[in-house]
Parts: sequence; C-alpha cells; structure tokens
Amino acid sequence: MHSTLSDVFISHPIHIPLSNLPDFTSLRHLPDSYTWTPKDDLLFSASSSDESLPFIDLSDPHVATRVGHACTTWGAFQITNHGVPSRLLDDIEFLTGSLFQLPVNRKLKAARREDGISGYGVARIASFFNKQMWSEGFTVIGSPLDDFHKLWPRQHLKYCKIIQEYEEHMQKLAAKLMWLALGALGVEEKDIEWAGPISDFQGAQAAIQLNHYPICPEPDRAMGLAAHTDSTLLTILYQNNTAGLQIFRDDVGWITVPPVPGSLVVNVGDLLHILTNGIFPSVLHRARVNHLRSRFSMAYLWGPPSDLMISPLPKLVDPLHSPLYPSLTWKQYLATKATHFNQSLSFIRNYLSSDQIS
Ligand SMILES: O=C(O)CCC(=O)C(=O)O
Ligand SMILES: [Fe+2]
Repeated sequence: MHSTLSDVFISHPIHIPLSNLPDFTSLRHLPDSYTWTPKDDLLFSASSSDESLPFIDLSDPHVATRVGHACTTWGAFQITNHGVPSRLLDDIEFLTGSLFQLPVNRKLKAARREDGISGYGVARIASFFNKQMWSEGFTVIGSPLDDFHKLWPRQHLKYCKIIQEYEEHMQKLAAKLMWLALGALGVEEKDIEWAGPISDFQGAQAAIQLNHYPICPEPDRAMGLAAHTDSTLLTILYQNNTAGLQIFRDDVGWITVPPVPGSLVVNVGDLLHILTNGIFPSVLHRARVNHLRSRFSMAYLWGPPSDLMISPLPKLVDPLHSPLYPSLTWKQYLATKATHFNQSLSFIRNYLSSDQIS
C-alpha cells in the first residue's frame, strides 16, 4: 500500500512534553536547561573562518557548473534570480510572523501530536539532546486547513492560499535545482525514472518547516537549532533579515550564512548524498540566536515518494566507485534517523541491504 511520510512518525513517536515549551518572553536569564556547553554538543564551538558560502545567480550561463561545484565542495549554496516572486517571500514571512505571534494557548490548539508530524511544537531533534533549544516550530505536511482553522478561525483560508502558492513555486524550483546539480555530474533525465514523463518530479513529497528563534538574553550560551543534516534530497530555506544560520565544513569550521534579501539557501540533504554515492556531502548546519531581534526561517523539505527505493545512481557507480549505501526508501531512512540521528549515514553504510536495517 502506498504510504505517506506521516506514517513514519506514527511508528516512531517522539516524547517531548509540551510543558517543555518555554515562555521565551518572560525569561531574563538563561535557565540551566537552556544553557549549552561543548559537553552537550561536541560541535558547540564558535564560528571562526571568513570563508563564505557560494552565491549563485540562476540566470548565469555557467549555472550548472557552479551548482555542481557548490554541491561537491559545500553541500550548500545561496541563490538569486530563482523565479520565486519576492511578494510571495514576503507573504510566507508574514504568515510565519503572524503564527508565532499568536498567544501560546492558541498555538497549542494546533500542537503536534506525539505520533504526528504536522503542527506546532519544539524541534523534533530535541529528543537527542540533554539541553533545550531556544526555538519553536510549526510543520506543514499535506493540507494545513485543519491546523490553520484552529489558529485563525476567521482567516485560515488566506493563510492556506499562501502555503499552496509557496509549495507550487518551491516544487518547481526544487526540480530545477535537482537537474542542475545532477546534470553537473552527467546524470540525464532518462537516468531518473521516477522524475516522471516530463521530468518534473511530480511524485515528490515535501513538508514546510517554519521556525522561530525568539530574542535571547544570553545568545552565546544558547542554541536555536542544534547541528544536524536534513533527511531530504534538497532543502530550500528562506530566512528573514536576521543572521543565525551556520554551516559546517571539516576544513573550515562553522560559518554564518548572511541573509541576503530575496535570496534562498539550498542544502544538499542525506538522500541526495546517497543518490550521488557520496559525491555531494549533506551539509551539517545549525541555527544560533541573538539578543536583538527575533529570527524566522522557512524550510521547504523536499524528497522522493516515501516508498520509492533510493540508491546510488548506476551512472555514478563503477568498479572504482562501488556503491557506498544500500537501497532504501525515504520512509526507512527517516526511521533510521529517528534512532541514529547524525550517525544515520555511517550506520546504513555498514549494510548491504535495507532488509538488515531496523
Ligand atoms: O533556521 C535555520 O536557518 C535552519 C532551519 C533548519 O535547519 C531546519 O528547519 O531544518
Ligand atoms: Fe535543517
């Protein structure tokens, strides 16, 4: 039977009591439960380098080479001239701001259920850390109608329309980026059957993750969203005009991705890393907070149909480059991630068949 992404979370519930949600505005000092040290996350070091993430104009004649190079060296890049209307970016930012500005008791009406994925709550990755993160989130998967009706009984349709339009643009952009990135490796449309008859990846599945990082009294000791890679093929992220996103490269350390109005950040996710047999790294990233301004980010998490087998593309495998990963579905990968978190890729690397992975 065809299953949806939500099914994965029914079998892998997370237990984060909603009482853990803080009243961010009333805290003058960071409580111990929000104070991070390197002991809480080995990666809790300050950013160091002045290197910067590639910034790519999608109308550049050499765009495929640039995208391919950015994916290979960083697993991430920023884009401009991407075709998403700036009015729509304003709309989604407005929606996000309006949502998190609601009183806590209203937001809790649309709280994510323990075995669910949609709705309001703390970051799913919270269960892997001893300390709490200075953020709140809202996940949209499928129709937001029911949840939005609980949040905005009289205005929900207006907000549903923004989500629908945003998804349509993001889906098209994700497909375009996918072909640019894979095209740079010599992968052609005929090499990916599931992209469909007109190669537009109509069968893809996606979620939208809205994040809010409130003003923080002691930002140097707090963490907005701890270091992770995304379990997607690609993630397209829009951030408001407040810095906070940082990405990690082994030879560089942490660098901040400055917000550039109207531009979008693209991350290679774990599944594209698998598909390219490790040629593209999935980028480790996190969000820091600050004491002056609230920060919002809106992530479009894009992946394949959840029951489709994903494996290193035959074109990228040869006697010198044997497949590094077994075939597995997005659903299976998410189940692995729910247990092994940032060790998931190295965990599945040890298996030849997904039947062995539990
Ligand atoms: O807020 C950000 O910049 C990062 C958000 C993120 O990584 C995510 O939602 O997966
Ligand atoms: Fe992320």
